[in-house]
Amino acid sequence: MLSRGAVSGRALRGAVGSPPSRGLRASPRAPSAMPSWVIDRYGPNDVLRFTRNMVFPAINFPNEVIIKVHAASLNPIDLSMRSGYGATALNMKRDPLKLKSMDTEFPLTLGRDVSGVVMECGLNVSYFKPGDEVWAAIPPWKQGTLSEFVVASGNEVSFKPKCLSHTEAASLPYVGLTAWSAVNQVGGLNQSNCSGKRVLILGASGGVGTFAIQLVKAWGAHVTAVCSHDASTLMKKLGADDVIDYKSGNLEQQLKTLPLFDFILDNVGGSTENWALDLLKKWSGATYVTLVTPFLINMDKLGVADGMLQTGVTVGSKTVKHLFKGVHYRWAFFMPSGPSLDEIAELVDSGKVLAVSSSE
Ligand SMILES: NC(=O)C1=CN([C@@H]2O[C@H](COP(=O)(O)OP(=O)(O)OC[C@H]3O[C@@H](n4cnc5c(N)ncnc54)[C@H](OP(=O)(O)O)[C@@H]3O)[C@@H](O)[C@H]2O)C=CC1
Repeated sequence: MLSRGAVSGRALRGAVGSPPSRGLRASPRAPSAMPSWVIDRYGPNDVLRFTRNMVFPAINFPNEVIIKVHAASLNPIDLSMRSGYGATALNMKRDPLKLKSMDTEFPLTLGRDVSGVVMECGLNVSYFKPGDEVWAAIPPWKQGTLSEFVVASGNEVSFKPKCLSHTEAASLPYVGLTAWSAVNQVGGLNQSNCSGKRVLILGASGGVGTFAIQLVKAWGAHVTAVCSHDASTLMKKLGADDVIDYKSGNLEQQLKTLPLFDFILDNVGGSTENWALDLLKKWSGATYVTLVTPFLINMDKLGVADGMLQTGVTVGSKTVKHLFKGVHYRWAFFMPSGPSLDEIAELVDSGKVLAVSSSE
């Protein structure tokens, strides 16, 4: 197997900006249409439509692969996108090079997670070959995975963990990469600096939270998980040291009885950030990271330029305000990344991260 660092692997997989003509490869086996769940307008569940005639995805860039979808999954973002969340920003990114004469994003396929098998590779892809079992989280500005086939950049794809079925594997990439982005890339925690750190996870029983607990436990942290009572057994099973029921009284007061934290991951948002930063150790590099941000909502409401300006002002002023109080305040976002999925696959195959089923 080629290493990701090899020129034929990682370097060529980075060629997102290359002209499309370099990567086109006709597939002798590709059908012209495929089954998909699509939406033709934003709205409630009944906008979902099943079709057998969705256009088969094409390789437009030399570093892209076509994946035959064996399993896909849904996240809260799919429900939000179905209702129009992020349409302004995501549509702008959907066709930045104006490759297609698209008047509209519809029919739009939702679904970010995929576990499946590589069917076709662009000319510059040598890290994967047809037949490889892979998993990925496709960014929201691309057509999604509720289809028989999906196209992804090689940089977004990784070999599926061997110990998981396709169905289990499809539950992890989007939440895993979101947690990875928040904890590691934005929050700065990693295997070498996390041991003994006190980590608080708000909204710990959801997709992102259940992954984040396992990730920081694998790196040696002490984890306090906040969730409702019925999830407490699961939290303990995943490694949480303390479990706090947010429905059993004033959460802020309950958490104030505990020692201060080095890191807080907020999956809940709202008024939580008005008091949660007071739970951090001061002047010690302690960090609060929230995943609940108004970034896309600002653009939907105000347009791209004013939305970005508003976002910059909001995050900038909050960051500075909290810096003066001795703590770091950050926003985090899902980031598609094959290399990060490689690291997650290792954690899964070594038994340190489990796929959580709905029956648990
Ligand atoms: N910025 C980004 O790029 C991304 C942001 N997100 C955001 O992160 C958040 C988490 O995502 P995800 O894990 O997939 O969502 P889920 O819906 O799977 O999980 C949310 C969890 O939060 C719990 N919860 C709700 N209210 C509270 C509360 N007051 N205190 C503690 N826990 C609470 C719920 O538990 P219960 O049902 O027991 O109340 C639920 O298990 C969402 O808001 C999502 O929009 C997610 C992905 C990417």
